[in-house]
Amino acid sequence: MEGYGDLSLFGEMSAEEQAQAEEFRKARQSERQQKQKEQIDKIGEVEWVNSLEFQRQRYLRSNRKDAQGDLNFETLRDREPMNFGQAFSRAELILILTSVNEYVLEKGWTTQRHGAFPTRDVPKDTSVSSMVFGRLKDMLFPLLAKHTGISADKWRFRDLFVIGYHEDHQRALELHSDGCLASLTLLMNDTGEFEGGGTYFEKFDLHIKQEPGDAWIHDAKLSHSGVSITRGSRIVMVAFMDTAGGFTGKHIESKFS
Ligand SMILES: O=C(O)CCC(=O)C(=O)O
Ligand SMILES: [Fe+2]
Repeated sequence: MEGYGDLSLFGEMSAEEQAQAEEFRKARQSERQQKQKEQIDKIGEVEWVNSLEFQRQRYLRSNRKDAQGDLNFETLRDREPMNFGQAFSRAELILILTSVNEYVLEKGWTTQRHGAFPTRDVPKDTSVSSMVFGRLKDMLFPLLAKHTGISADKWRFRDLFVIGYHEDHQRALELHSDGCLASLTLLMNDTGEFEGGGTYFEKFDLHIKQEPGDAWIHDAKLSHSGVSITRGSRIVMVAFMDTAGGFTGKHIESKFS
């Protein structure tokens, strides 16, 4: 399909199939517009623009060419991960790690929390959980709002856990995407305690090596992996964030805060 410009997007489809696909796309678009119009008629323009449904749709479509003109935010959708800055000081990281260690000594690491992609991790229901949740919520949700157009009060934690990669146990996490809207990766221990590691993003062929405490946020649907460590241990806090009523409607922060 070389030389057909945008049409090459349709891959191996025949001209007839391409026309059908285009027709289908237009029908879906007009159906969506019709539904939006009904919503606006029902609740009014201001309420519609503030609604979760509108904000989610706008964000999920914000990587599309036809959405660019409508956007007044720099979208995270389909874009390179962003460093949202330092979420925890060194002293706080030590406090959290101590609490995670206590938890692990008592209950051990879990290995089956994420079905298809088992990780060696602990849920964050430790003695510092409310500090962790409070800080992340106050810091990340307003920044997520800035980069997604979804208001801060609509965000929830779907999950939050700590992964312990270790040279003798789990060294890496294979390529996957996360089942939420946005994900946090935050290195907790010193970079001198391991070799290798970091997070790899396939789309950009980008290998990020975090500094302890920095909150790295990425579009959850980007394919990424935990790069293998070759020595020591790498301890990472991961949070899966989504809107209230997102894909499953489930969220967890009420258990902890
Ligand atoms: O180890 C990392 O940097 C990535 C972890 C991750 O992607 C996950 O737990 O879903
Ligand atoms: Fe992930």
